[in-house]
Amino acid sequence: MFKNTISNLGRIRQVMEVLVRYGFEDVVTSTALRRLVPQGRRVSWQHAEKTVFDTNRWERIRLIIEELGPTFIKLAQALSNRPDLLPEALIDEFEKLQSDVPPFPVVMARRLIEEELGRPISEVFSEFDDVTLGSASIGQVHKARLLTGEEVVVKVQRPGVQEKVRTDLSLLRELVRLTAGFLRKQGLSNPQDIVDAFERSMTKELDYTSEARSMDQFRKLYADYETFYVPKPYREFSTSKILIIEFVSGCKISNKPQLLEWGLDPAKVAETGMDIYLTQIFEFGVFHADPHPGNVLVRPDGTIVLIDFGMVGKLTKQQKYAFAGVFIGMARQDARSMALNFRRLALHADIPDMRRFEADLNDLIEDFTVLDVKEMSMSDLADRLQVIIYDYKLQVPGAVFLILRALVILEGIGKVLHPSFNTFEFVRPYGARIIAEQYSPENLMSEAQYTGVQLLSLLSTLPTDVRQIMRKISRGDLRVKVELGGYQPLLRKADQLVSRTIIALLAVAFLLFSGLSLMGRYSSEMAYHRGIPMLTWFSLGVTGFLLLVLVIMGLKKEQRERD
Ligand SMILES: Nc1ncnc2c1ncn2[C@@H]1O[C@H](COP(=O)(O)OP(=O)(O)OP(=O)(O)O)[C@@H](O)[C@H]1O
Repeated sequence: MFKNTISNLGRIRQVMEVLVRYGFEDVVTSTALRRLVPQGRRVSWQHAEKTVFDTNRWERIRLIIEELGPTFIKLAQALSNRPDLLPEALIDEFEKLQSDVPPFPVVMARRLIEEELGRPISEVFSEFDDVTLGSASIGQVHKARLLTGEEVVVKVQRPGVQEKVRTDLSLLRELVRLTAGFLRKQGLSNPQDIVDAFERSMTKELDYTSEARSMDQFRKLYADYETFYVPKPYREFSTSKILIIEFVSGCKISNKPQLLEWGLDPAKVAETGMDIYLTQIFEFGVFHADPHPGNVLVRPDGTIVLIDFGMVGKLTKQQKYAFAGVFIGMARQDARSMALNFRRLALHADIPDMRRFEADLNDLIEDFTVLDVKEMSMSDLADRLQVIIYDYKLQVPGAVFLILRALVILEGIGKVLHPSFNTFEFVRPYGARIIAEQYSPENLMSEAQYTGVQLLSLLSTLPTDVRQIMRKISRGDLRVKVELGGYQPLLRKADQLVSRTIIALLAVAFLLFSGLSLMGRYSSEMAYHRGIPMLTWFSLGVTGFLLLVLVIMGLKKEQRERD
């Protein structure tokens, strides 16, 4: 750790100077950073140069980030999707951060491509356009043609960007370590986790082979869709630093005059775009996380094309159901269902006052139900939901914010194409379909299988655990820690839990017995015609009864929790 501080010392001091210059000397004086102030110099060494800003605290934080460069800008942009961590005013500032960066010289791009391909450009491309199609903090894009004739784009990383980001990430870790106490006071209890998550997403973005894999995944998922296309990545020519992709010609989805010129109905294009997005979220649970108009193209035949798969979000099946449940709860004006689904969605849901939580959700529902569908706006709803998530410190998966942001961007595009475009009209049927899917026989069956496997593993470890506890008791080694205060409800809960576990174990045992007896029966050809034996019927009946008891106990528990 200390070694890291020394190796980053120059840059850390640079950061400290920037902090002081923008009026944040308290971050230096009240943290371990003060130990790094050069001997004989007071922390306010920059006061003479300190620019007096008329700007507020949040704006000055943005200016600091801009001055610190690309890694910090990327971090701030990623955090601008996390209203559960940062106040709204700071997020508004972070959204202003520009990612437009001038291109780097084409000779460097050519050199890197040749190094990565291991051969001259002319051995792979018949044409290579030196003018870039676009450039950002990580890389830039050139148009080219393969020797085989296909038109392609070549994404090339900025030379040294991987090393630069790695150094900045280590610096960031150091800064977070040195200012941990200060950050905690600002309400950020887990800054290292944030850096970890950021590092994971940056590592993916910096590896173009991961982007190529995402493109192939989407190409497979949408192979049968005629209205949606994902360009093909040429993986044989791609590495972590260069990515060759099929060139697609089309216009930005927001270019209404061009769509009209091609004879396309803009409202229909908006509808198709939204449908494609909602299938990603609610059907496949994997979605393109950055649908700004530059990344959504339309071909003259109306096909929607997505480019730039550097950031892809994912929801597990359970998260998908819970997310849909929040929307459906709202549509049905059922605050309780909304609250329960929020709790399912949160990673560490510790909502001390469920009644107040429900009341807040109810306020939101009431505010929205007085509106006509046409007046409802996704961005208003996203704002309200984000405030609730922030207030209750619900740690919902990052993908949820990416979805809300994507829906807001898509709504913006939809309104450009068709003024009365309404996101809710599209979301509702998807939500309803997902709820139906959740309770489909196949899903219930797979849930039951999952529970069965868990119970079996519990059964397999239980005897060992019990034996260990018994051994400890006989040796007089068993220590029980009891904390006084409010233990009665806990004991009651534990008692109920033990009863439910025993019933579940019995149900599994009877079910296994039924299965085994049937297997034995059907393995003999002669016995096949004798039908199902009485004993199997009996054990199936007992299993059914035990399951019924479990369901009733579960319902009662839910009822108790609601009350
Ligand atoms: N397959 C493609 N066909 C045609 N043009 C493309 C293709 N891929 C990229 N482009 C062009 O290159 C530009 C930059 O591409 P891309 O968005 O993938 O790069 P990026 O470095 O991730 O940029 P940003 O982060 O700004 O979105 C696009 O806006 C588009 O104009």
